Parts: sequence; C-alpha cells; structure tokens
Amino acid sequence: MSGGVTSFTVPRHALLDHRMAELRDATTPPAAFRRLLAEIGAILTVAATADLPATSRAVTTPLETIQHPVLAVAEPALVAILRAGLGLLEGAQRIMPAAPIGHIGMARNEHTLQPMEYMLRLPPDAAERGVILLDPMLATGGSAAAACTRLKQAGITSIRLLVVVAAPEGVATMAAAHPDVPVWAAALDRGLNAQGFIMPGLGDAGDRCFGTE
Ligand SMILES: O=P(O)(O)OC[C@H]1O[C@H](OP(=O)(O)OP(=O)(O)O)[C@H](O)[C@@H]1O
Ligand SMILES: O=c1cc[nH]c(=O)[nH]1
Ligand SMILES: [Mg+2]
Repeated sequence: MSGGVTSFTVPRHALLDHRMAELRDATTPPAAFRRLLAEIGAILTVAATADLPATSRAVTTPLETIQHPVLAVAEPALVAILRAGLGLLEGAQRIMPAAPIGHIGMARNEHTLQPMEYMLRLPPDAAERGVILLDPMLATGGSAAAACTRLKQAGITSIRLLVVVAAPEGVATMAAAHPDVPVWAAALDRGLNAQGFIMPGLGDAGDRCFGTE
C-alpha cells in the first residue's frame, strides 16, 4: 500500500461470511443477489457508524429516569455510486431510514478501466452531515477515488467508504489519493485479473444486481 494512511477494516462476522459465500456463488440469481447485497450493506453500515459522536439525554422509562447515550450529530448522508451501489444503499437505509440520499453515476470503461462520471445529485446538507459512500466493488479504485474527489469538490470533508469486495490495488489507490477516507470491506481479495476484475471476486456486481450483461 503506497504512501497514505487509509484506515481499512474488514469486520469479522459469521453472518457476513455466510452471506458473502452466497453472494459470490455464480448460481445466485439477481433477486437473491440484491437481497444479499442489502443485508451486507446493513451489516457494514452498522460497523462503519459505531464511532459516530454521542452525547446523552434524559430518558424516562416506565420505572425511572436515566441519562442515555444518543447521537450528538445528524446521521451522515448516504451516497450510492451507480449502479451497483444501489444494492448496498437499500441495506444502509434500513439502518438509517432518515438519512438523506445522494447518487453519483460512474461507469468504468471496460478497456481503459477509467471511470466516467455521468450524473451527480447530492443532498444540500451533505457537507454538514458527512457522507457514507457505497459501492460493492473496489477494483482499481478509480471509481471510488473519483467519487471522493467529486464529493470533496462539493465541500464534503467527512467521507466513509463502504465496499463489499476490495482488491489490494484499490486499497492502495485510496491510500494514495484519499488517505483521510476510512474504508470498510466485507472481504479483501487476491487482486485483479488482466481485464480488471477482482479475483476471486463475484463478477460484475452491476450486471448481477440488475440481470444485465
Ligand atoms: O475500482 P474500479 O476499477 O473503478 O472498478 C469498480 C467499479 O466498477 C463497477 O461499476 P461499473 O463501472 O461496472 O458500473 P455499474 O455499477 O453500472 O455496472 C463497480 O460497481 C465500481 O463502481
Ligand atoms: O470485479 C469487478 C471489478 C469491477 N467491477 C465489478 O463489478 N467487478
Ligand atoms: Mg458493472
């Protein structure tokens, strides 16, 4: 990993591993793939928000009043990298239903592997809230790094990146380009093949999600 200091976390959880086995399985159809991606998105969102700033407030139970921990800040905005990030978004929304939602469209050129941005729509208070950025695949890292650059241009300084499968090449790209952005992944795989696919990976996440080719 070159230069940077990106924090990279793979939460260990038996239910996460079990779902990853099903998600990677080439025979898993799109409907089950989307359900699994949402469930994994929920688990990763829980892991990535464990350290959100807390304060306390008085809560009166049926028996007595206590001081109870509560969030000290507004929940971060959720930003999905289209298309495949939509699968993770559904799960993240289950954990933070009130979080505002943004979308950034990124298509990776299959020959050059360079990302091309085709849309951007962010909640107006994303800079104050910070952002959880969602994309299942961190391959070369080009798409995630470009998305982070775009979010920073919009004034967003607090970004957490959630991915399902990371390649060492993508983690290195993030460390070099955005060392301030912590990354959570359900798995760290071996590396990229000649076509830029993560090995062993799960194939093309967008195509498997939406049944396209
Ligand atoms: O780390 P990288 O090398 O940039 O590759 C990862 C990107 O590739 C995939 O998207 P894709 O461009 O296939 O778009 P899609 O989600 O619409 O299928 C994936 O969802 C990431 O966004
Ligand atoms: O393995 C990969 C690499 C990039 N994008 C995907 O969807 N899968
Ligand atoms: Mg794709």
